[in-house]
Amino acid sequence: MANDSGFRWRTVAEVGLVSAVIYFLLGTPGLPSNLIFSSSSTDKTVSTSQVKVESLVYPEKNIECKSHNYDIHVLSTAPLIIYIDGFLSNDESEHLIDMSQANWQTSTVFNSGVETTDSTVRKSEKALIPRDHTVQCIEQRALAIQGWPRETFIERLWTQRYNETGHYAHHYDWATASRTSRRVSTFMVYVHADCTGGGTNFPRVSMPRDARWCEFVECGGDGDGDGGEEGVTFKARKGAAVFWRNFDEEGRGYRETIHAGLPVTSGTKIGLNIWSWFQAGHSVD
Ligand SMILES: O=C(O)CCC(=O)C(=O)O
Ligand SMILES: [Fe+2]
Repeated sequence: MANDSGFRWRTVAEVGLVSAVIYFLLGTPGLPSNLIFSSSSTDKTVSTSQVKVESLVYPEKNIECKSHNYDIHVLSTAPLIIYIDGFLSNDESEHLIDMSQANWQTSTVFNSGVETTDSTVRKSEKALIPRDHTVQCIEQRALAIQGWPRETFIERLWTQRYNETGHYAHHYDWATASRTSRRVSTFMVYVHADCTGGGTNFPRVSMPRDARWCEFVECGGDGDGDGGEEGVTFKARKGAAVFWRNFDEEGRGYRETIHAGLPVTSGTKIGLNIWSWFQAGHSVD
């Protein structure tokens, strides 16, 4: 009897130990497992790998940037979603377009960790932006708006060009996330918007009630976007940005942040991605 009971207790202890190891490996409790190891997103995010860490940047210390005004409109507080009108000046937008010209390459998606092109998911070209003074001031602005969060860094900036029929199907901006590293926020900036279509759609976010929002979001007759799409569609408006947080304070991904770049029906749209990455314990200098 005593032996039987000792054996049971050992088993319980072993199960407990194994569970503790699994708990540790999986990271934050409550974080859906597909947010931890999944590669379901179509965006390039490589866990906590060295490649990722090396791609993080921080504007030069004591950088002097011209003061710049923009208008903030909060659409939602949980998740935090903000429309920032005038995030970029005209000169900054033109500069980003000039710098992109020589660098356009076909945009890729990640499928089970493999980089590939798939125009049914993402049809556009992207360009890596060199980090000159203007660009570092834009990075600085993106950090300042967020309140210079600790252990949080900007990823290298990319522009993205959509010609007619260009689009980006619904997706999240993260592929992996853990307690110690994740893509905490996104700025989707409209650098050039000489187009029809091309808004950014959030099907799980409710339309704001106030008609003044119709300057920034598509207002269809049925109150749910542009008449065809679910949820909210932000207008592509030159210089403006949509900012949102991808995770709550506990590191749980917000399901409301699923979004798409709707097809451009005429003309060209150029966007700028500014992603912020939380990397616990990391410092740039
Ligand atoms: O172009 C857009 O409106 C959205 C782009 C986007 O979601 C992305 O590049 O991750
Ligand atoms: Fe996105």
